[in-house]
Amino acid sequence: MSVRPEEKSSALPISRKKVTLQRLHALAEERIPITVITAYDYPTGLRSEKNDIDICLVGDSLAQVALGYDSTTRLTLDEMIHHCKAVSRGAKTPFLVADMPFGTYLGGVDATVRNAVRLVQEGGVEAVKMEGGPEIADIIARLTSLGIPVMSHVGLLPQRHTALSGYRVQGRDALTAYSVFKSAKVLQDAGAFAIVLEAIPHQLAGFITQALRIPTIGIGAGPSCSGQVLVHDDAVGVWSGHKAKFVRRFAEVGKGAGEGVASYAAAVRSGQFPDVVGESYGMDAGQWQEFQKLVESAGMTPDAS
Ligand SMILES: Nc1nc(=O)c2c([nH]1)NC[C@@H]1CN(c3ccc(C(=O)N[C@@H](CCC(=O)O)C(=O)O)cc3)CN21
Ligand SMILES: CC(C)C(=O)C(=O)O
Repeated sequence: MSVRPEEKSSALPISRKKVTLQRLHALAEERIPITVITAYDYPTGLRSEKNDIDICLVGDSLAQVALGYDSTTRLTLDEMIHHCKAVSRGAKTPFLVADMPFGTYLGGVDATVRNAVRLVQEGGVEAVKMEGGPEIADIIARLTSLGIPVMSHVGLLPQRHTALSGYRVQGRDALTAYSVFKSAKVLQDAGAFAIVLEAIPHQLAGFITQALRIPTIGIGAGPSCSGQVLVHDDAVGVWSGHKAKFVRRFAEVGKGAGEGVASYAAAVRSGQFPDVVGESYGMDAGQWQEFQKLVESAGMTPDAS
């Protein structure tokens, strides 16, 4: 008889396997939707770790959602790295991707490589994401060849909201639809490991998904993509700014959190918090007497005035 203790594997939580590029491609192949959510801090990274997220994205939406800027174009590389560090301490199993902030991949191939290396080396991310089409294909090819995987992003490009006159659905007519499709092809051929399709007609997203070998990750691109991404604060109902059509709130955390803060303030103001028994620390009666004697003998009794 074996003297080894019986394995109690069923009693242990099933630890998820590290999500790799190979795993992502296998999911797409098997038509198992890839789950992607953004994270800007440690608790959110941990939440994606614990709740079955395949890809955790430190999106530059953090500019608006976590830092209060009016546009993602305000975010600097140093700020992005600071947040990547926090997320990477929590999200170990999901594949970790960071947006390259506006301007950090526009200064030529060498400067882009240096910036991407900082995100990997200092930020602790595994891959980078970049908004744009054929005009950045050479940069994607270079990073990919150097071992930094790139996720591309076409359709609505928030970093170009000024040039595009706002946040608008893209590819709604035949010609622009064709141009989005062509971009996606070129980016795949440049070596992108996946592609975000943002705010394009669902028919076009389905067509692109069928036509490509790499997974498509949709946001406002319908159900036919290989996966879906949402901004974390949109998904859990924290973001109180504009709600795009593609956002579904899967929780109302912001409402609950607001009510909590209001109740706390009211309880402090009314003297109802904290409770002396359950929420304060006591002192042995003898020690308290000793303390009072010490104060008296030192002549340090409180002013009566
Ligand atoms: N909270 C949040 N969620 C996001 O998805 C997000 C950000 N912030 N910040 C960065 C970008 C900006 N994004 C946006 C912002 C606005 C729309 C928007 O208003 N879309 C219109 C489309 C109107 C049309 O063309 O017909 C909409 O009503 O959905 C879409 C994406 C996506 N990203
Ligand atoms: C919503 C995703 C795709 C994004 O780019 C971001 O969070 O910035």
